[in-house]
Amino acid sequence: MTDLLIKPAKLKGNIHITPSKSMAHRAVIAACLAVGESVIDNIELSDDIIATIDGMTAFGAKIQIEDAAGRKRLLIQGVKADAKHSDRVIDANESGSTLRFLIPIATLFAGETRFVGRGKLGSRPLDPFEEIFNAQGLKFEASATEQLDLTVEGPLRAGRYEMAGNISSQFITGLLYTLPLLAGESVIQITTELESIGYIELTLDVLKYFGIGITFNKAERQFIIPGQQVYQARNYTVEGDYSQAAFFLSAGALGNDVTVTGLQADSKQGDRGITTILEQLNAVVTTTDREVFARAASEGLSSGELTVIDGAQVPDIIPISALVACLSQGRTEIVNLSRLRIKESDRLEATKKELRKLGAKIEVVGDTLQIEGVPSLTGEAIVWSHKDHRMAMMLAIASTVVEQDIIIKDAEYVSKSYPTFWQEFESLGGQVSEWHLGE
Ligand SMILES: O=C(O)C1=C[C@@H](OP(=O)(O)O)[C@@H](O)[C@H](O)C1
Ligand SMILES: C=C(OP(=O)(O)O)C(=O)O
Repeated sequence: MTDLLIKPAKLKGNIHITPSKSMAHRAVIAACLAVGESVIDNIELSDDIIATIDGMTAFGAKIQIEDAAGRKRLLIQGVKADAKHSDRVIDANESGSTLRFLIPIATLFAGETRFVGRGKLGSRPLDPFEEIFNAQGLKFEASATEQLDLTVEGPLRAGRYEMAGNISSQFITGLLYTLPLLAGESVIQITTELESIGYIELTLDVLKYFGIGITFNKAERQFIIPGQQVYQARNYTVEGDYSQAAFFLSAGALGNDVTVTGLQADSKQGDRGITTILEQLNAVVTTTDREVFARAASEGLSSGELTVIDGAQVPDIIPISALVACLSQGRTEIVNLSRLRIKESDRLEATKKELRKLGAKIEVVGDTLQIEGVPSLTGEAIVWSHKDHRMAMMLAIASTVVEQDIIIKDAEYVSKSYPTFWQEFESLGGQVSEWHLGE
């Protein structure tokens, strides 16, 4: 385990943001399902993306990693879903996206697929899939152990699927990748509010790029999926990650002189919503076609009498948004946060717990964070990532506004999505050194 001592220091400089994990997952999977060669350019080999690469390789895709002009790209020979019988084991590590995208895809390939994983992945929900597999009499055998150990076997049938849209959008994405390859037409009817909808739209966008057409009736919350479709091999460049940029844009709003490059101004990523959230807290966000940066308005960050922030569509940027709200004068309520409890940690409790250690006035009330802004943060020295990459990165940014040294326990968990985060943080002036808490 790696614990890091961080001395108070302001960040200054430009950061070329890491490629989008969500878009990389989608492009790699689509390319692997397309017979022929695709090139996926601008890839970050995070733990989660490696899990997806390994998973698709287990189905028979050939993936070569290349260094090209300081970036990584993948040369992919896709594979036709075939009846050639072979069992396989896929280590999803801690990646919920990998697991939930690949479970339905596994049913396209004859034989059993055993998924294993670690950390909280074994306790994150899979019920929507279990119900579908059971209803179709298909194998869906999960071990009773805490660690993920699940064996599935197809084939899924084309037809009507009903699914909740407020547990995880990833279940829907997994079906959207799989059903177009079946013989007949399918319909997915969402039976609740549809949350994390930006990720669904990302899925539809990437599928369309790779030749798969799906009709999404947003008002009816229904997807119409023609069968017998064929993925087309394509070259694709992954754009910069707004979920990761959120940490550095928020740092800018908190008084750090940081500018982010590599983001698409017209990105379809849902976490571009960080710019709206920061503006709600009285920051000024500047977006050009080359860079994005945020600064507090001259009168300082403020949520006024009360600012309400809706987290239903942007769960990943809530921990960092909560940090900014804790330093914004006035009251902030961040609502619709139930899904934060089923990520790599219970992010609702973890965010409250760690920010309160640093002197923030923050409460969890139901599925809401209630925050009273304070002028500055100071408090306990030891904070914990809860072994969650987004908590570790939020606490790193918190260190730039805390008036004392802090130690972040289990700081290495950033590798799940951003293995170069600490090098980037230091390159911007972060004062980081290893610390041994001895636990
Ligand atoms: O589809 C995706 O790429 C993701 C969907 C989101 O999950 P939920 O849909 O479960 O909110 C998000 O938390 C996750 O980091 C990535
Ligand atoms: C929850 C996340 O990813 P996943 O669901 O893919 O594990 C995340 O990146 O914050």
